[in-house]
Amino acid sequence: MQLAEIAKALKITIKEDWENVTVTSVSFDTRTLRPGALFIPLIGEKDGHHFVEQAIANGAVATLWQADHQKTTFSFPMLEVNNTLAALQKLAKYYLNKINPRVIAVTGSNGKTTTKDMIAAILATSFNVKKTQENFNNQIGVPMTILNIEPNTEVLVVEMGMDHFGELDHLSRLVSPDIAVITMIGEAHIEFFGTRDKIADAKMEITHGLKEDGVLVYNGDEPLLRERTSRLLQETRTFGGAQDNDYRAINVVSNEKQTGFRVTKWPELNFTVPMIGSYNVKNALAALAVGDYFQIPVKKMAAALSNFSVTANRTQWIAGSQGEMILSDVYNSNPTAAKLVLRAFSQVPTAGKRVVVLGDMLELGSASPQLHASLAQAIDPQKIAEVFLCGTQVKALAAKLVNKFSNDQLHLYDLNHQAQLIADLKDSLKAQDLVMLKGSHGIHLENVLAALK
Ligand SMILES: CC(=O)N[C@H]1[C@@H](OP(=O)(O)OP(=O)(O)OC[C@H]2O[C@@H](n3ccc(=O)[nH]c3=O)[C@H](O)[C@@H]2O)O[C@H](CO)[C@@H](O)[C@@H]1O[C@H](C)C(=O)N[C@@H](C)C(=O)N[C@H](CCC(=O)N[C@@H](CCC[C@@H](N)C(=O)O)C(=O)O)C(=O)O
Ligand SMILES: Nc1ncnc2c1ncn2[C@@H]1O[C@H](COP(=O)(O)OP(=O)(O)OP(=O)(O)O)[C@@H](O)[C@H]1O
Ligand SMILES: C[C@@H](N)C(=O)N[C@H](C)C(=O)O
Repeated sequence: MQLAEIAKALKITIKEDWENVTVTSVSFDTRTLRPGALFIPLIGEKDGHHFVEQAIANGAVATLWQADHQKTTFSFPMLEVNNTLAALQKLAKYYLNKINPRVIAVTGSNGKTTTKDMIAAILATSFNVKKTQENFNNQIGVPMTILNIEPNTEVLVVEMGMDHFGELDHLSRLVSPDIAVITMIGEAHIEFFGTRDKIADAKMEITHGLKEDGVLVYNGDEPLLRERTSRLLQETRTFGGAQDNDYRAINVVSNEKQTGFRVTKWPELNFTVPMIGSYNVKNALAALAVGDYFQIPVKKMAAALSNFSVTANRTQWIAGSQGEMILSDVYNSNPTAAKLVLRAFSQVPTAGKRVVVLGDMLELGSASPQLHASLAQAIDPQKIAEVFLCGTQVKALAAKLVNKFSNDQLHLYDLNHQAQLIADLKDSLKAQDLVMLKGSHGIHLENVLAALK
């Protein structure tokens, strides 16, 4: 795209001799910037404006500049805007309207990334599909996802995260989805909401930009969603285990490698997903509902689900260096997700022992001690041989486990003793053992995973 077009999109004027400068990508970070980029200095803990010269040195051909920052005389194109983040989002909106793909927006307390990957796998059987990469799901990540799609993209599957009211409203109006998906309502980020009711209110914001002829696909087993969708103007389709769902799973069977199920809409067909956990069946049902809306043949959908690959560190089996198998679920954590994956992990057959490593679950507010303690109900000493806890909030869980596990089975480490946790964990693990890792992003259990691989 040329700067003349970018200026038009941003409704600003630029010098005539900049107009034909061609931009081949957009970047907010000099550490990942590619030559030919438009640099967008964002303001976080540091101010991105301090990195403009570095951006140009790394090959950027132009930069935005926020008007409230002191002017600097640079000899390269600088496009002045009122707010660089707002400009990033405005540019993304312009580009999305220009490419004009069908848009599926996915949110929910848990399952966003997995469901996004499943939907993309199903739709890729028939369309040129682009999807959110990694976890780029917020006010910065969504516009960056949009600006990275190719001109021939037919369908965009975009993940939307939030932890405050108003964020999904903004993102939904930015992308104007054809289909909105709400996977479930848990307790993620409840610190900023207080109740699951309010989390459900915030999640429903994803319908604020939904096209009039659009569809909301949601978890019909969640009463908080059912009661909020009755007033929706758009069509709805439900998925879940209860009988009144449009897409209902039955005969769910999970083993250590995959989960099988049937769907009442297609009783003759067996479906599988290459992941453990009954919750992934619900993610698959949401994806099937979207594929069915696009009239993808059901056998094509089943094949796509059976060998799709999920973004790393979501219920992912990885071989350990001592012959153990690691179930990595380290990207993030919250109570509903942690209990579900603990229960799934406890059912996985093994000739060795099962070990769990649990990090703090952050952003749970005043309910944090009770929510951490509640994980004890999913940790059965008959199934789990050893427990390693990392953080401060997990102390409430440790207090519940002390009368179920002996001192050499239950270990507690604070955040700056992860090295000791790794050493003790390595001492304990033997070939054929299974070890599960789960904790909030901020606990960085990926460091433990890296040490075990
Ligand atoms: C603000 C920012 O861009 N931060 C990114 C930056 O982190 P860093 O700590 O370096 O930023 P600073 O604020 O210190 O620097 C300011 C800017 O200067 C740039 N810069 C800095 C140093 C340098 O050498 N060169 C530079 O150009 C810098 O890039 C800043 O722009 O860099 C990190 C590494 O690249 C980025 O990870 C960081 O990006 C932030 C975290 C971000 O939001 N990135 C999005 C693309 C994104 O989607 N990240 C997701 C995580 C999203 C998330 O947390 N989702 C939540 C739900 C949504 C919450 C909602 N409240 C919201 O955040 O909107 C979830 O629960 O899933 C990801 O990568 O996982
Ligand atoms: N439908 C679901 N219900 C409950 N828990 C789920 C569900 N799907 C996934 N999980 C759990 O949540 C973890 C994260 O899955 P995923 O990354 O798909 O969710 P997410 O919503 O993108 O998470 P985050 O917001 O933390 O990025 C999984 O590894 C699993 O433990
Ligand atoms: C970034 C924020 N929304 C988030 O995901 N926080 C989790 C709990 C974390 O960073 O650990």
